[in-house]
Amino acid sequence: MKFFNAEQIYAADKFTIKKQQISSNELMERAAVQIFNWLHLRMQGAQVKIHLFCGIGNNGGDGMALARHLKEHGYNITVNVVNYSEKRSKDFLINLDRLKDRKIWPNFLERDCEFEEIGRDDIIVDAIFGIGLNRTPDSWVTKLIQHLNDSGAFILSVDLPSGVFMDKAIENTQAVIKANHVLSFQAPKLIFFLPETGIYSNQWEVLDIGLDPEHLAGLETEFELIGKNELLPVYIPREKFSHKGNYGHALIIGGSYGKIGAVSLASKAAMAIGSGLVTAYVPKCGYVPIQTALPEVMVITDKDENHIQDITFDIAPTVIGLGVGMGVAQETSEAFSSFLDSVKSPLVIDADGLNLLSKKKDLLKKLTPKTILTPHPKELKRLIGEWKDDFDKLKKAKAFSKKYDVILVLKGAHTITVYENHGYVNNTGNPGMATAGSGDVLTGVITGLLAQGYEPLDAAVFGVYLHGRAGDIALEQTGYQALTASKIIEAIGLAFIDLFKMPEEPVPQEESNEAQS
Ligand SMILES: NC(=O)C1=CN([C@@H]2O[C@H](COP(=O)(O)OP(=O)(O)OC[C@H]3O[C@@H](n4cnc5c(N)ncnc54)[C@H](O)[C@@H]3O)[C@@H](O)[C@H]2O)[C@@H](O)CC1
Ligand SMILES: [K+]
Repeated sequence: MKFFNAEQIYAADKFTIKKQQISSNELMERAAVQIFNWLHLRMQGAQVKIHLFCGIGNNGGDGMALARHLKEHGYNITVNVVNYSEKRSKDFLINLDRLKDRKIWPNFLERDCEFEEIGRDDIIVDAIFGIGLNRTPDSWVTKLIQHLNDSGAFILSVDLPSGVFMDKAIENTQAVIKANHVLSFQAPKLIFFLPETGIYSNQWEVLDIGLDPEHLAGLETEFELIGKNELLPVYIPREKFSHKGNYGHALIIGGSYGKIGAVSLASKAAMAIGSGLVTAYVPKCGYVPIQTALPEVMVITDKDENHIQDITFDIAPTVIGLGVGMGVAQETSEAFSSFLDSVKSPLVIDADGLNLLSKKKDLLKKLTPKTILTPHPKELKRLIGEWKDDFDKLKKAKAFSKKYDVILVLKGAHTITVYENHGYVNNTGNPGMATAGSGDVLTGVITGLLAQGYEPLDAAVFGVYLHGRAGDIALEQTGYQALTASKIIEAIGLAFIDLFKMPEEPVPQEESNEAQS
């Protein structure tokens, strides 16, 4: 699913209006009816107090139209116009008149006015700013936003939480609505997935307002949200007459005294994801543990007992995953550097492999084209330097990817895989996966997919998805705290099976057209 920017949404809006021969106000009405249906289905006429706060643009217009439908269905509402500018939009004014026609008189809020009392059990509809926000709200609007946030009431935001920009960082965190739920028109927004802005949208949902699907499908976007629809075409099915040689040979290089488990986890994950053969390359101290723990995995040992000093082997792996538990000893660094001089196979580099690259940036030029790097935020900082905010981070990551021709997997709550100018946002996984070894499993998963012939970018994006999905499936048995890396590996098979499950039938929504009747 694509993430559109504000200009693309406005243009899609215009295109739809022309093609469907409707007025912009009819489109607004659709949006408002969708929100009304959402609320009505859940509230069933309950007399909970609903406070609507509407700006003077089209986001506010949505709120005014919603107010009319709520009133017509007997809800207990108050309507507040947040009068932050004289430039009222045409459709806002139409809906203001329609409210007045029905004898509903909004309160006009201005600088220095008193704000109404809001109870903890009330509901707030936030329609102050939408995608049109282009500067930080004035101090009195900031005060109002604080008042709403402090009320403890449930906040439903229209399109996005007021105060969040579509394409840049928040300047004053006091001037942002903390939404309990966001109803986003047509498509989710990238800001829901970035840590600094995502915290303002506790939950979000998309409402289809019927923007022209063909037009939307033809739009180029920098970022997209990854789900089954994007991945099913990428999936490589198993052929009936295939053998293990068809599914590649993954070599996992890493480990040091006390950190052999990292290689065990990555190797086991590479096996579980379907690699035909897996070999682990470890210092001698890793031989017995891996041979004992993983009968399916072959082991090659370094000349040194405790850490890697010389990465040479006489096998021809299809792909190499390097760095987990490896340490950053001087000898290891030198071995890594000479290994990179001759390596030709696709590479996945994680953990200490990344730290070694950060220490000696020249090594980046030696990487195989489209090497996959899987940094967590600290490793990323060492690689690309400090960033000002999430948007700056993505910009820097893109530039880095282009400069070195690498795929960057930016690990986090919503991992984003960046290649050149594009970002692929993951939507699987859970906080239980913030646990030792879960990154090692991801390295094994991506390496194992590459071994089977997936293109590097597909392997990274698909690997991140399956890893997260396996974590979600494992969570059902373990809960957050007891979710361990090994449990993620055990659930990889179910994550694959889940890929082919049909979506559940939607619950029939008889009310869906009621407001229009
Ligand atoms: N295609 C769509 O997605 C549709 C969008 N609609 C709604 O329209 C919204 C966008 O409406 P608008 O473009 O009118 O913008 P907004 O309603 O977000 O903002 C209103 C206007 O306020 C001004 N402004 C921006 N920042 C300000 C600040 N800090 N202080 C004072 N004034 C400021 C701007 O001129 C802006 O146009 C969407 O978020 C959505 O809610 C719906 O009506 C239906 C169709
Ligand atoms: K809003």
